[in-house]
Amino acid sequence: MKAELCHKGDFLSTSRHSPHLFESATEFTLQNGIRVAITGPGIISFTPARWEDDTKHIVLSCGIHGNETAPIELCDEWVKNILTEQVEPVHRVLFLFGNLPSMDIAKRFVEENMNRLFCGAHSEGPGLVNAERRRAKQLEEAVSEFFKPAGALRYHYDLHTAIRESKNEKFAVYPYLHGKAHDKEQIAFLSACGVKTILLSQSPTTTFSYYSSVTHQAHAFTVELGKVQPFGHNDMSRFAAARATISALLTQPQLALPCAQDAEIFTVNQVINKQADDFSLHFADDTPNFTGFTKGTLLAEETGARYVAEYDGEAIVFPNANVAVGQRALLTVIPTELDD
Ligand SMILES: O=C(O)CCC(=O)N[C@@H](CCC(=O)O)C(=O)O
Ligand SMILES: [Zn+2]
Repeated sequence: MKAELCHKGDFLSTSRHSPHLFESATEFTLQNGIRVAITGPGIISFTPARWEDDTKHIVLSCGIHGNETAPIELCDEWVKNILTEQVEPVHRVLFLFGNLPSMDIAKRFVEENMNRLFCGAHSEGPGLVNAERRRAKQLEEAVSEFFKPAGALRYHYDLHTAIRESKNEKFAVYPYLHGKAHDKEQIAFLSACGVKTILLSQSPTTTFSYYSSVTHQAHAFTVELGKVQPFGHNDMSRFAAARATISALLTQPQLALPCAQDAEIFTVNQVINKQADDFSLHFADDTPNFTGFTKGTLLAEETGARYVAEYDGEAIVFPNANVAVGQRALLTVIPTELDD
């Protein structure tokens, strides 16, 4: 298995098609001294031979939604290049390919949206009743294990693509920090990745990035790199900046980044959760993310509630009337500035 993996680097493909091969943990060392640990299908970490206090501990997750293929293709390429020793990370890095069964059916999820199942939500209510709940728990444990020996330099970029077009094609959700200051270096890093729009979340959630942020004090983000496309249909030139900057993050001891003067910052104004089956959106299905509305415009309604724009220019993000009752159906955002 080791020889085959190091020859072709087919970790993702093996995880998807022969997951049983990775059911028990495997560790081995590459010829360049990098230690490889596989603790389950789609869960692989790389540790340089020697690491110091200034070594970064980086989690790159993708495919938490199985049809968001561009980040999966990017991570597949990094893992292949590291296994075949074409790329040598100088920091510790954990790659997580989240929802392997939903990749096979080209759907966001099989039974339940995995990105609402973190922070222990997987075990609440009915408990660990489906594969997505069990996987969310396994991914949390993988992150906890990975960050255990880590110093302060913890990072988690949870890579996604959005369902619809977006006026601001690439953007990141900065999880709620409970009063801690937002990190300008991280904004600069994201900007260098081509992600120049940042949404500051104002409340706890049960997303993967919030989990790493609140539980492990990691610099953590949900990063939206573009629009959902089937495997093989992504225009990879649109990801060139993200690919180059994340590659540099993995392989350079320190990144020299210009201050992000060009980042556009929004704060979340409304988190609208669907409460009734008749929840409906009051704008066209093809309305792009970040479309703004004038104050007073009816954005959505359902039995017992009407949701209107509270500010001129209040913009919609992630509208989705087809979510389960109780889940987020719409975010609205308004421009803001970063705290000093
Ligand atoms: O385009 C959409 O509607 C969803 C894209 C997506 O999966 N976004 C993440 C955002 C998570 C966060 O708020 O941090 C999600 O909905 O899980
Ligand atoms: Zn997603």
